[in-house]
Order: sequence, then C-alpha cells, then structure tokens
Amino acid sequence: MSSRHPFDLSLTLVTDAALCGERGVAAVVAEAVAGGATIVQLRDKLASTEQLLEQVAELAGVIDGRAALVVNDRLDVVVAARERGIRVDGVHLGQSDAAVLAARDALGPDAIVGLTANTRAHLDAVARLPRGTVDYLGVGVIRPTSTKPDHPPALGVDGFAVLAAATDVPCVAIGGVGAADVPELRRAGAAGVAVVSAICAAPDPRAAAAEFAARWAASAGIEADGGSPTASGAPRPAGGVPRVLSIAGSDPSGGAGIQADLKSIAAVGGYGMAAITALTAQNTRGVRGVHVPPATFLADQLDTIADDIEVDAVKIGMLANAEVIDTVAAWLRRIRPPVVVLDPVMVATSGDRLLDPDAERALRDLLPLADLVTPNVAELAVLADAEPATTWAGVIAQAETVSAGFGVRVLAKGGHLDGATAPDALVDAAAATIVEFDGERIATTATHGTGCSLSSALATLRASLGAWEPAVAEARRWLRESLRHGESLAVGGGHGPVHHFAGLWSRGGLATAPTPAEVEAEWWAEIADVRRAIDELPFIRALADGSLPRTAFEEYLAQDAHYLRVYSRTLAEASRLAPDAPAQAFWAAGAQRCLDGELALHRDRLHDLRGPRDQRARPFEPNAANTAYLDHLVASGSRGGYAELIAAVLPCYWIYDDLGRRLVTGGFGPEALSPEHPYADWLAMYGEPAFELATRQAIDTVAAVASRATPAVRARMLRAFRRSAEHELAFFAAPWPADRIEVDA
Ligand SMILES: Cc1ncc(COP(=O)(O)OP(=O)(O)O)c(N)n1
Ligand SMILES: Cc1nc(C(=O)O)sc1CCOP(=O)(O)O
Ligand SMILES: [Mg+2]
Repeated sequence: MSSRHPFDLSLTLVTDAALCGERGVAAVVAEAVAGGATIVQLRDKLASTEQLLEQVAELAGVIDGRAALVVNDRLDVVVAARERGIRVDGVHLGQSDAAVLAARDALGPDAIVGLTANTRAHLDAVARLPRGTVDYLGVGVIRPTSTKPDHPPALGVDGFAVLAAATDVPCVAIGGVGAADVPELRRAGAAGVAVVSAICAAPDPRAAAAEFAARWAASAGIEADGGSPTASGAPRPAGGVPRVLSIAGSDPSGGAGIQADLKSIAAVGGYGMAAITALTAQNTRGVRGVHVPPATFLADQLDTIADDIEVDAVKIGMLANAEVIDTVAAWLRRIRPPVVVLDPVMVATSGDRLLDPDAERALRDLLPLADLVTPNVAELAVLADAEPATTWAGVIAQAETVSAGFGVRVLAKGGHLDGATAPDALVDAAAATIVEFDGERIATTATHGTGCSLSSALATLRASLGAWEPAVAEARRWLRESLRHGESLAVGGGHGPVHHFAGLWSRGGLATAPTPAEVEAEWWAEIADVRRAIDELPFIRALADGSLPRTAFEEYLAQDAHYLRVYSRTLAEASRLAPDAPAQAFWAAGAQRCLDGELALHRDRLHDLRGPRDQRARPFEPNAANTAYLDHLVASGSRGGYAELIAAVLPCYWIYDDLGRRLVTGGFGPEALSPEHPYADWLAMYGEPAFELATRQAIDTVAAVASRATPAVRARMLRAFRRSAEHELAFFAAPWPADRIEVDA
C-alpha cells in the first residue's frame, strides 16, 4: 500500500486558527511549508462548510503542490472541494468521524486517508479493513497537550512504540510533540510527526518547521526496525542494520582501536565485527608496547569473515607494517566492500612517525582503495608531502592535494588546530566539492580514540544513509555528544575515552552525568535570583556610584577581613581533603591568597581597627550574617566532605569575580569607572587577572567533581553552593541594615 502514494509523512502541520493568531492560518502554512512541512492538515472545528471550502481553496493556492493538503474530520468538504476543482489530497478521520471505507470509496485509491488510532482495539479494527484503506495512523497523544483538551490518555514514546510495532500501517506521532522528540520517536518507529502548537504558536513557523525537518533528516537510519515504512516508499537503509568490519589494532583500555570501533559502530546503529591487526599495551596515558601477530593470521581472520558474512562497510585503522598493509590491500581488491573508510594512523600525538618508510609507501598504495580517508592534520601533511598546516585554509588546501593525488575523498579535520571552532570538511577533488561542517570546539580531556570512533561511525552511517554528507553530519553530531560526556566516565588519569553511548543512555532513561560545562551553566542559573538581589542592594548600588558612606564601607571591610581569615582555613581544609596534587595545590594557594588579602586589609585600609583591641576606635564583632556564612562553610566541610566543601566555597570566588568585574568595567553605570570614585583603588583589585584566573580554576575544579559525582552528592553540592550564595547576599546587605533581603526560597 505504502508505495502507491507519493506522500512524505515526516512532518504534518495540523492548523489551529487561534494559535496562528493575527498572522492568519495561510501565512503560517506558507512559512511552515517553506520550512519543510510535508503535509498540511486543515483542522477548524468552528468553521462552517462554506468557510472550510474557502480555507481549503486558499491553502491549496499557498501550498501550490509543495506539500500535501488534507482536511480533518470533513470528508464532505474534501469531496465538495474536489468537485470545485480545488486540489486537496485527502482527509484525516477520527474514530468518531466518517468511516475510512467510505472515504476511500469517495476519494479513490490515490487520495490520502488518515485515521486516528490510540488503542490495540483500533489497530485490530484497521487490520480487518481491506489492505490499502488507510494510508497512515495518527497515534497519540505522546504527552498531555492543551491543544486538544479532550485528548486520549498519554501514551508516552514507549506506548507509541508498542502500538507502532503492532501494525504495518505507518504511524504518525501526535500530541505534545516537540522537535527534540523527533529522534526518539523515529527510533520508536514513527513514520512522521504531526504537530499543532510547536509550529502554529512558534514565533517563526518556518524556523520551527525547519528544525523538525532537520532533526528528522539527521536521525535517518536510527529507526528501531531498520526503517519505518513511509508513504513515499522511500528506500530503507540498504538491507537494514549495516554489518561493519573494523580492521584495526586492539586498545585494551577500551577507548581507541577495535574496542572504540565496536562501540561506535553499535552506537550509531551498526553490527560491528573486528579483525585485529596488532595488540597494543596501552592506557589513557600512552602506549607501552605493540605486538603484531603474523600477517597470515590477519588474512585468515578477514577471509573467515568474508566467507560467511556480507560486509556492508569496512573501517581500517592501525596497520602496523607493510606486510599487514599489503594483506589488507589484497583482501580489499578481492572482496570490494561497498564502503571503505581509512583512518591512516601514521603519526602519534607526540608527532612521532608510527610507520616505517616501507609501511608509509604501502599505505599510499592502499589509499586509492578507500572511499574516504580521515587523516588528522599531521597525517594529512605526511600524505601531502608538506609541513603540517597551521590554518584551516591550509588544511583544506592539503586535503585537495591528497584527494586529487590519490583519487580519494578526504575528510579534513580541524580538531588539532588551535581556535574556538573545530571544523571538518568533506573534500572531493574529482567532484570539485568541499562541504564544510562547523561547530564550537568542545573543551574536554576525553579525546582518546576520537579519530577511531569518528571513522568507524562514518563507515556505519555511510552504509545506512547511502550518502557521505548526511553520514558526516550525523557522525559529527554523535561524536560531539560523546565528547561532551566523556569526562563523566572518569576512565584513567590521562586522556580518557569519549562516552560512545552518552546519547543512547540518556534517551533510554539511564543517568548520563552532566558535563562540567552543563554543571557550570546549571549552577549559575540556579543562583540567578540571588545574583539579581545582590545587584539591587542599596549597598552595592552605592558602592558602584561612590555614594556609600565611609562608615558602612569600613564596616564591610572589617567584616570581610574576619571572613577572609576563616575562609582561608576552609580553603586549607579543602586542600587537605583534595584527592589529587593539582587540586591540593590550588586550594592551598587560595588559602594563602586570602590570608594575604586579610593582612593587606588591616595594613592598608582598616586604620580604625589597627592596634590592640582595647585601643581601637571601634570594637570589632563579626555580624550575624558573617557568622552564619562561616558556620555554613565549616559545616559543609565536616558534614559533606570535599565535594560539599568546595561547592560551598565557590560562590565567594564566582560572585565576587562577576560582581567585581562589572563594578570595575562600568557594568553598574559610568561612575564606577571614574578616577574620582572614592573606592576606585579598592574596586580595581577585583579586576585583577590573577583573581579571574583563580575563579576560572575554582569553577572548573568544582564542576569537574560535580560532573563525576553521584546524583545525590551532586544535589547536595548544589544545595551547599546555593546556600553560600544566599549568605553572600546577606553579607553584602549587613553593613547597611536598611537593606531588605528578598530571595525566593
Ligand atoms: C495526524 C493526526 N492524528 C490524529 C489526529 C486527531 O484526529 P481526531 O481523532 O479526529 O481528533 P480531532 O483532530 O478531530 O480533534 C489528527 N487530527 N491528525
Ligand atoms: C489534533 C490532535 N489530535 C490528537 C490525538 O491524539 O488524536 S492530539 C492533537 C493536538 C496536538 O497538538 P500539539 O501538537 O499542540 O500538542
Ligand atoms: Mg476528528
């Protein structure tokens, strides 16, 4: 049935006049179709028949054949529209609407007839209909949605998957669906998604539709059963799950080599196999030894696989010597696998050449047998007979040389260049094309095996998607997600592995720890209300514009000096508890800096407080806010250990650094910049690069610990952090008691 209809079910826009608002339904439809909506379903429960006919005519004009047009509920309107010569492609009917058999009869075999189904009984009824009666089923709701107040119970993605698996009619997911759900729904067997509010209520319906379309395209090849049928009869990935062979070395630590290849292949939807070229003794810090079994045994492995299994794609990694390379080349010439990706492992991260000259020569002969080579900057330079490129333009130029010289596509990789971005480019000299892929660099130490993982994912995705460009786009998306979560695995003390299954685990409900960057963003957002309240304090406002009375300023400094002395002790405690030497040294340096700061305060600014206690102009007592803050810091360390303690000390760095920089740079108004400002020299301390650097290190250290912590410990850390931020607010407010503290609990 499905192949009869040239309809693409991937994205249905169901219209809603109220949600489209003043823009009007036609304008929203025009934008959504331009963005990639493939079906428009006119749904208007309030319109009269005549009004519906007018709307159908208008939408048919707007759509102009670029998407299919169907009408919800009203078979009679579709029939009448067709009689008036208006192009309308079909109808969507609910369980209580007109019968689908009548619709098929009235509209003929080429029309679209969609039916709502959200129970097994509905599916059983569909199964009893003559084949071809219904083109697709609208299955929902996925989540509760206010768009259809009388909606059936929510199925969730899992419930959807169960129904979709129980019918061979394509299922379109509807109800509470957003663009972020697309990959999961596609994996659950959806032939498409249908949405109302996500597009009709979007500020930019074209962009909203485009996001759905992009996510749909990017998640091609991840369907649960190797590809849901589509009404367009689009080809499934060749033969379902691709069978992918890695010919590479073994990394017993699991981050690179065949171990990484097998994980990558599985993660992106392939069946992985491995023929081992060499055994290494290595971990995340380096390689200690290599053992190369006889090349004849590699030949045995390859032949044994090929004698039994059809290989859809091959990824080639470490090839230890010329004999091994010649063995692989001979096998490729004989078997001719449809996809060959060669990661030319030739240069170690240290810059050392890994292959002897004979092997390098043999590798050059192997290159033309590959469909794609994926050299890093250093390897590309060797292949191009040039010095390593230092610019992205230089990398592209060398990739063009290699592509032309060896007659092979090159994936030029910018990961080893310096810079904020990490671009890649697919360079094909024969086709005279360069397709660039950009993206921000991901700051992580978990980079072990990145090249192996990318090349094996590429081989797999090229086999399932049938084209290089989407394969590279999807492999990059997957690898970037895996890179972002690598550190959370906490494997080894050197460069750890990427988290090959980060996406799958989180989508499957398995906890994937947040990355340090995510912790940082979440925690900063968590104290946004406290930060706003600090900014609004009259004390801070007056400090910024210079109108703060000197008595209040000195009271604040006196409190600060006391605070710093005890805070220094808590940092020393953090140093004592630190699990490694760098963290121990960092917190110890912080403790020293605080003591220096406290001594400087007494020496340079707290004139009234100098001298023996009984001779001071004003006696000093820590105020309640100060004492409470310090009690919290000490308690965090004794109750929660290192993790909670460092979370509790962090706001003192972070809030001061942020606030100080804004005070110095005029973030609170021009007065803060003026040299006449009475506290200008004191404010200037805040802008010191050393403090900024220390703050950065403190955030990174705490975020890394939180990222690796169990969810319970991470939650306790966040509570300690927030509580300290609240104490900061009270601390700032105290010198001027007129201030009122208002923070949402
Ligand atoms: C694609 C799609 N699926 C389901 C529905 C719901 O149709 P129905 O059950 O007839 O409910 P109403 O839309 O009439 O409220 C749909 N419209 N589209
Ligand atoms: C029209 C409709 N039919 C549903 C069903 O389950 O049959 S849910 C629904 C509304 C979906 O709207 P939104 O995308 O804004 O959640
Ligand atoms: Mg209906």
